Amino acid sequence: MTLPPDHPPVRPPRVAVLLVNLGTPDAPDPPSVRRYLRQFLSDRRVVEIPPILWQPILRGIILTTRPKKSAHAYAQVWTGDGSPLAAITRAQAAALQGALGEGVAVAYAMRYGEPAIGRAIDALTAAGCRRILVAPLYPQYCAATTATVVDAAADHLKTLRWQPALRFLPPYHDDPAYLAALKASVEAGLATLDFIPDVLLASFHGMPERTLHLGDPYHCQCQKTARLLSDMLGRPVEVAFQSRFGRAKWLEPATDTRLEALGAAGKSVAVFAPGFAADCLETLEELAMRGKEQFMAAGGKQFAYLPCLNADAPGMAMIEALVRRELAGWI
Ligand SMILES: C=CC1=C(C)c2cc3[nH]c(cc4nc(cc5[nH]c(cc1n2)c(C)c5CCC(=O)O)C(CCC(=O)O)=C4C)c(C)c3C=C
Ligand SMILES: [Fe+2]
Ligand SMILES: [Fe+2]
Repeated sequence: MTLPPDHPPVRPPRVAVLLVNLGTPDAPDPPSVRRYLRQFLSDRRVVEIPPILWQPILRGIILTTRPKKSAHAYAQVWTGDGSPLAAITRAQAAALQGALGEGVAVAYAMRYGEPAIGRAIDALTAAGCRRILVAPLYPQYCAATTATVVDAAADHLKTLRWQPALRFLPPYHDDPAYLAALKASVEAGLATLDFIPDVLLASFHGMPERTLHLGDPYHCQCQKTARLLSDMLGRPVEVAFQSRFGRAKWLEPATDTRLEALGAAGKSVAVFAPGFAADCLETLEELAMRGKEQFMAAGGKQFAYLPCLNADAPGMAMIEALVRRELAGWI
């Protein structure tokens, strides 16, 4: 049956994209950091120790000592727009909205802290969106990151009578759009330097080593990203894992250990963090500030930190391409 010529266009149910990143404190002060860490480190996918053992350690030791130290670190990278992770994620959502146009609503959420995933889903459904593509901005799949986003969205759906349809952006560690964005971004970063680094070091967030033996593909996906990127750049890319936490053995080599060794060997280095969609505490403070200090103190020649994809053109072209592909059939 065809509609009469004067019939208004029948629009498909409104479609939305929800960009999700890890989350960050509301302010660089110990109470805000404590609130954020309590939620983050209570997630059983992040710390896989039975709660009966872990919660007393978390509440009795970690949350009484770490917030002060971390708040000091956050204060060093805080911007006029708030935490860099929040400001950049907001900018990514605004840029994606501009690229996709009116037909698709774009929002962002944080897995820990605000805006929470459940609240963002509610806001989108209230605006009439019945189809939502949830896009965890983690190129490499990890149960501690990607899977917890899916958990949170699914937990929220359990509370709804009228559920929207959800899709999830798959990990994109070997996607040509991601590799092309990394190549463009690294080459642009290197072009701004007044030296050619001896070593190009890709620093990924670390994980306990046992997660690799339990079958988490994270380690392998990090290695694959670096290998494919190295082929495209035509030069070696070294891999290291940063941000060790706790006493268990974490993935190796550790970024800080490698930086010290490279410094002691008198090398020059350019460090970048391909696993982070946005610059944040772990890149700006841990790599660009502390990493540089360690490297130079050990005797290193020259150090550069190359920014993440952020809301710059190569990264936004990648996000748009990945999202458009997943929206096929919806728009
Ligand atoms: C057991 C502890 C942790 C695991 C496992 C972990 C995995 C993991 N984290 C990211 C990305 C980010 N982590 C960030 C901060 C951060 N991470 C941990 C601990 C674990 N992360 C802590 C305690 C913190 C807070 C800061 C601190 O106190 O040191 C951030 C930055 C957030 C920000 O506000 O800027 C990101 C991003 C990944 C990708 C990952 C596993 C692959
Ligand atoms: Fe982390
Ligand atoms: Fe850190």
